[in-house]
Amino acid sequence: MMFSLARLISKSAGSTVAGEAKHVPSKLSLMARAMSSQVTYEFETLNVTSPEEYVKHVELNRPKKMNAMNTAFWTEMIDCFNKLAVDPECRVVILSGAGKMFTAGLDFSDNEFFKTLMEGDEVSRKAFIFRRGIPMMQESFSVLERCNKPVITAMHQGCIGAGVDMSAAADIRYCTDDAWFQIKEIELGLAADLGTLQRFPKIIGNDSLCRELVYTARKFTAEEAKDMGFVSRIFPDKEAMMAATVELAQTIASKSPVAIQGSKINMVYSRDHSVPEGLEYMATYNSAMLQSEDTMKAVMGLMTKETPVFAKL
Ligand SMILES: CCC/C=C/C=C/C(=O)SCCNC(=O)CCNC(=O)[C@H](O)C(C)(C)COP(=O)(O)OP(=O)(O)OC[C@H]1O[C@@H](n2cnc3c(N)ncnc32)[C@H](O)[C@@H]1OP(=O)(O)O
Repeated sequence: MMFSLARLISKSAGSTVAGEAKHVPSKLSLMARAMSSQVTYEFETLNVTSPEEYVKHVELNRPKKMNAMNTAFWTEMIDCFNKLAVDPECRVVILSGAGKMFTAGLDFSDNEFFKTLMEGDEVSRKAFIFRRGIPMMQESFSVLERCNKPVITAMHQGCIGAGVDMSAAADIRYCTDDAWFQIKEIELGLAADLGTLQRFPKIIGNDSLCRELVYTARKFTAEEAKDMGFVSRIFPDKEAMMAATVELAQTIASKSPVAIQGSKINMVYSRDHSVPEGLEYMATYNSAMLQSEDTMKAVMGLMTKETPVFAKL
């Protein structure tokens, strides 16, 4: 078993280098192709398209409800990002919202959701229900982080409550000039529990400001979001933002997927570990990945000034 697996992997090593005339697809790439043709993205609350090669666009798709997050949404996010994570046709993901705004956060009108949360009348039994339900909802955003492909959120107008939790789990955040953000959970009488309190302070690197925004639930503007480092670019309107986001995604998709995914894996790991632990993890990781055919192709590309073509991953 070990032997045949090793053979399969070693056979997969021979593929295209820039300018190479012939490319014999390996068993592994044929398997990947077969897998990708099976990936379908059909959801009630999400619309998934491919604006460019290797770029997937996930659009929150409940515009009439301001993309509020209902029961279907929580499970579809997990399903969608778990598929994107292994889809060889996907190297980078754009996440945006259809209609008037990015998202109004938790769906207040989702009776199914609230009924599930309120089931039972005995406190410890109810607590067990919450204890199972909250990690599931957290997972709906943690999948953005666990999906090794970079996720770029492109936000316009309101990004409220769970919208901040969600975008904080992404790699890169862009927004429009009219965007506004609100860590609103305090106003609902609860502590934000889907990642904002864990990820947001590390992103903005300003503990005092973070606590101010959490404790007051005051709205903050696009400009403030950029000043604090929550978003990296602001655009005059959604059209300009989406054009720039697709361009950024294309640039990322043109790079070695081994290098891009390896960088994300190691940045996520290092955020949650000490520098020596991060370096240790990196050394182990690259002891395998430095042997990637992508490294050779990338270096050859630099030397020959030809654009390298990387195999699917
Ligand atoms: C264990 C739980 C963990 C999860 C915690 C999550 C917490 C959070 O997400 S806190 C944030 C919750 N969200 C809100 O407080 C936003 C509430 N909505 C608004 O403030 C306004 O609607 C908004 C500013 C988003 C838009 O205002 P606008 O005047 O432009 O439009 P509206 O007429 O108010 O809304 C249009 C339709 O959208 C529906 N809608 C808006 N937000 C929600 C929502 N959160 N849930 C469900 N539906 C929402 C609104 O009802 C209108 O629908 P319709 O009446 O059918 O036209």
